[in-house]
Amino acid sequence: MVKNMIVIDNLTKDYGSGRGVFNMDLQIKQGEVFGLVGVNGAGKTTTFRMLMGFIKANNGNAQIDGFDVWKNASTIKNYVGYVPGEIAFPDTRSGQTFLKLQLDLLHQKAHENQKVNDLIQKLKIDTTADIKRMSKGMKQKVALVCAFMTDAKILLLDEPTTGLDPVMRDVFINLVKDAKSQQKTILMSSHMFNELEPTCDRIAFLKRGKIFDLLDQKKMDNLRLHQEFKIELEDEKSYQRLLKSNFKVSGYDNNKKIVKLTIHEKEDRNLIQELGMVNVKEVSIKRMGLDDYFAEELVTA
Ligand SMILES: Nc1ncnc2c1ncn2[C@@H]1O[C@H](COP(=O)(O)OP(=O)(O)OP(=O)(O)O)[C@@H](O)[C@H]1O
Repeated sequence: MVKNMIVIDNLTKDYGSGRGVFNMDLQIKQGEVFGLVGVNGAGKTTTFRMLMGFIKANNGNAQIDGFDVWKNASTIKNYVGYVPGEIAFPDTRSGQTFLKLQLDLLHQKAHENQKVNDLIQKLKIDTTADIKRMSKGMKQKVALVCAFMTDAKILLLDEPTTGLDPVMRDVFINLVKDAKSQQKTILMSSHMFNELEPTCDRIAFLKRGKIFDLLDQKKMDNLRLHQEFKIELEDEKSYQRLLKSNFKVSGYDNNKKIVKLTIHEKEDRNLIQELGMVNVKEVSIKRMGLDDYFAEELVTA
């Protein structure tokens, strides 16, 4: 049986006025990539900070690979790769010096240097630059190297792609996939659905400090099998017929005679048949994604 690497049990940090994290329960298995989403202030960073042992929970507890995150905080830090939500580097001269310092601190073996160099190349970092003067994206890249360069079994990544350009986001996605193939366990938060979708096995939606919705593998697969058809009809009769059909109507526009239908792959044939019975002006098709799934929750959060 695959073991749980991260176990969160009734974890609570109450900052008052409904702010913080409340009664969080979660188990993340070895080799799993787990995503945390939520609007600003939902409690993502607070969760990471408790898991890193930076802040003490008011209630409940959490274990990483069997170690209590508060009582064994120093042990955990040695083998968890962590990217903080807000990066503040110490005043070292260059990125290179900083990364070397990190390697020394972690007592990493010589071969790890090769890994660091690979990461530096992949992420296109100029390590000679003064770390304090690096752009936001560059600092983020250095933080990613720190998290991914070690043999850490667990990666805690709090908004890891903040400030990265789209090309670098793709590089990041590949780093996560590589880490997963090495059986690393990853918990990451993000506002970017396009990086969660290809990487995460499960995703939790955090709302006012509570897990409001959990998208498991089955739901994720099901979502991927759905498409939204936006169909513009020629006449009122066709419009009314489609609107009253048995397909799931996800939107409509009376004036423009547009009907949006969310269709499972296996309904495609039936829809094509139905479209043969009405006068269609234009059809566009969009694959359903996490942004569609969470759209309503994001608006009402
Ligand atoms: N030290 C603190 N003292 C008081 N309130 C705090 C403290 N830290 C966080 N909070 C509050 O707790 C809530 C959760 O904050 P948190 O930083 O965890 O949110 P987040 O989901 O990471 O948000 P973002 O997406 O903006 O990074 C917010 O309302 C925040 O203002």
